[in-house]
Amino acid sequence: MTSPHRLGSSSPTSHLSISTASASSPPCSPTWSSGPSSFSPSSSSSSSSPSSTGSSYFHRRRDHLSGAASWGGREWERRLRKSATPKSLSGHTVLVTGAAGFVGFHVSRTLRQRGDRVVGLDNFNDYYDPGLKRDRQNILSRSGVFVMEGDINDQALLKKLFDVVPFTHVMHLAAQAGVRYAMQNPYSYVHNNIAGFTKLLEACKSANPQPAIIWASSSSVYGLNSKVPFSEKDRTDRPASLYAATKKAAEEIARAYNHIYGLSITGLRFITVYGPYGRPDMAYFFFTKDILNGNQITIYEGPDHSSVARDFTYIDDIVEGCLGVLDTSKKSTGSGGKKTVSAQLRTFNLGNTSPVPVTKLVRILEKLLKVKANKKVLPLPMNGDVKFTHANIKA
Ligand SMILES: O=C(O)[C@H]1O[C@H](OP(=O)(O)OP(=O)(O)OC[C@H]2O[C@@H](n3ccc(=O)[nH]c3=O)[C@H](O)[C@@H]2O)[C@H](O)[C@@H](O)[C@@H]1O
Repeated sequence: MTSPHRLGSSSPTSHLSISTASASSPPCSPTWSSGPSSFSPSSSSSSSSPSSTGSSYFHRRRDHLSGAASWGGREWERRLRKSATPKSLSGHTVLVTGAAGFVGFHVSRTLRQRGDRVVGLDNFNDYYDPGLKRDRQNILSRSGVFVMEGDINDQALLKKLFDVVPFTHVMHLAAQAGVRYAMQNPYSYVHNNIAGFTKLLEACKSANPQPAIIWASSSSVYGLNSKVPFSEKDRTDRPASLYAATKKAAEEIARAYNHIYGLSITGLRFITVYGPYGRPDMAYFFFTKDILNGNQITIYEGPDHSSVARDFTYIDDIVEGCLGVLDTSKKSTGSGGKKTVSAQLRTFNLGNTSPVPVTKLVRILEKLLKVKANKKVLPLPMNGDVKFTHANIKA
């Protein structure tokens, strides 16, 4: 692809697209910390801590904590059926979880544009400003995609969805993202990335037809490995963060469901995805905000002042990878909760293969913003960050 927005040596112009608004949408207003160079999850989640008990570690959702159902009823079912109604008999019928999230939004929009039938599901939690998620939902709605409010942990909702719509594929992109936030709110990672994923697989295994599943793992599963570039065959048993551990656990859970129930499953190891409508918790996003506001930013460095680098991957490339994988997915082989023959099981890296030092990212931002950043250099936190990522995508 020849997007002008790419970062890294494969980029023709080596600059970032940092816009979060487009002509078709009002500008979003992400939540930023009042302090320098960081991101703070908004409102209720900021009260979360490792010592949280009860439900306080779940992000707030508009209806879920009050117990009121936010789905169901005739109008809901009408919109669901309409969103899944074929424009033509070809194409796929796809449930996209996390459809109001960064990657889910772009994947849903592209699927719909090319004629697939898409239904979105998102819990609209406030890990970052839900207003940005509503903006994405509104844009999808205008293109004919219904993004319903609901949670992958809601088993009754999942059962109902698969009863009403014969999904051919599930694109599972709902997750608790963010590497460093796992120190503050570990339970959210277990709740979403392990428990929620298992509930989704349970629903898929019982559905008739069983859908093929494509889901978002992470490059963080390579953890403390020093071999580069990362190959899908490399070991993934040394996670450096709880986030990575939950993604690794989910990969093994997927393997078990594939083996036992004949679910066709493909896991995608995304690498630091950036682009329009991106996540406000990511460094490129809050660095931009802090530089513009004159706040200090913190740049991490490795031992002996070595650079920390990421294989920053542009969203269009991720979307292309997701759709390619969807189109080559084979059908699940189970029925009535039992498998007949072995089903497809795949794992792919989705990266740019061209790592960029964070110091260079900051230089690019300074050039584009025409503002000198107020920088503080600190040692890379030993609480989960890794020094570099670099994908091998030859598989
Ligand atoms: O590739 C992945 O697996 C992961 O990529 C990102 O995680 P990360 O690469 O840590 O992305 P950022 O938080 O945007 O950090 C980018 C780089 O900036 C550095 N950084 C971050 C924050 C900061 O204040 N200073 C700083 O130098 C980090 O060490 C990192 O090298 C996503 O946030 C994860 O959800 C995803 O799974």
